[in-house]
Amino acid sequence: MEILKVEGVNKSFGGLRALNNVNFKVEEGTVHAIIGPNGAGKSTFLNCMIGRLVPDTGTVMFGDVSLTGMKPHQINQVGVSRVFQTPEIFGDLTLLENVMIPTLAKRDGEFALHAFVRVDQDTEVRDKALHMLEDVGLVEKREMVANSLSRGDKRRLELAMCLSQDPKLLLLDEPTAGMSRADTNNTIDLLKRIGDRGITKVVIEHDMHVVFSLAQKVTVLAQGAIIAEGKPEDIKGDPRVQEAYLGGAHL
Ligand SMILES: Nc1ncnc2c1ncn2[C@@H]1O[C@H](COP(=O)(O)OP(=O)(O)OP(=O)(O)O)[C@@H](O)[C@H]1O
Repeated sequence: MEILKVEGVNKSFGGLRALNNVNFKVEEGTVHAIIGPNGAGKSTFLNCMIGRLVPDTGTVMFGDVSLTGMKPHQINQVGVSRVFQTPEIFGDLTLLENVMIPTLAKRDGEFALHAFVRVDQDTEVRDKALHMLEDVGLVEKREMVANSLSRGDKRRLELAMCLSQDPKLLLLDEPTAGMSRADTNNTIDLLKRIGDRGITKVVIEHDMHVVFSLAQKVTVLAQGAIIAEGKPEDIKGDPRVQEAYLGGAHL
């Protein structure tokens, strides 16, 4: 069953057509990667799915819900979370506080956040936040201030914040960018574990090791259009993809 269905999406910036009639479907429970050369339109496409940009034409459906024209926080509330290239965390707060904020927002709605000063007493929220930190391997660091974390740990923290909202669909923009190989492999394992819980994932990724380790399906964007789509092993050998991606070099 499809969890996400994008039809006929176009997006231009002045005279530049960044997305050209994009049609895209994601099957529930799968990991679907989007790859393509620099400037292909990947971030523009992601931003159209999360409400940061509004497509000029076309529709984005999440199950029966139309995301087209919805604000980012509304999209988040219907079950779509995203992890950015630059983690969006509260740098001056502890890791535990960082995860308690979205946990509380998920349980009580955004307007409950003014009561955050009393949330320390809320064992349900605290326990869930601790559980999420444990999931991403950061529970030992729960009292540290988020700004003091390494880049890889900041991204794991953001992932814990997303997971605390029980998303059905997780959109990840280059989840391993800037990480060491060891950190990348840890992140791959972590994302596989999340997959076991049935959370569907769309991953924009440059690192082919990550794509081929995680994805069941790959969509290739070039110059704003989809030029190929299929299983990783088919995409790997597709001459159109090799030509567009890395200028003919082998994937
Ligand atoms: N806000 C904007 N205003 C004008 N042009 C933009 C804007 N955002 C993106 N573009 C242009 O749209 C095209 C697609 O950019 P986009 O960032 O979506 O590509 P990308 O595939 O994510 O690239 P990268 O892999 O380098 O991040 C590029 O030519 C880019 O310069």
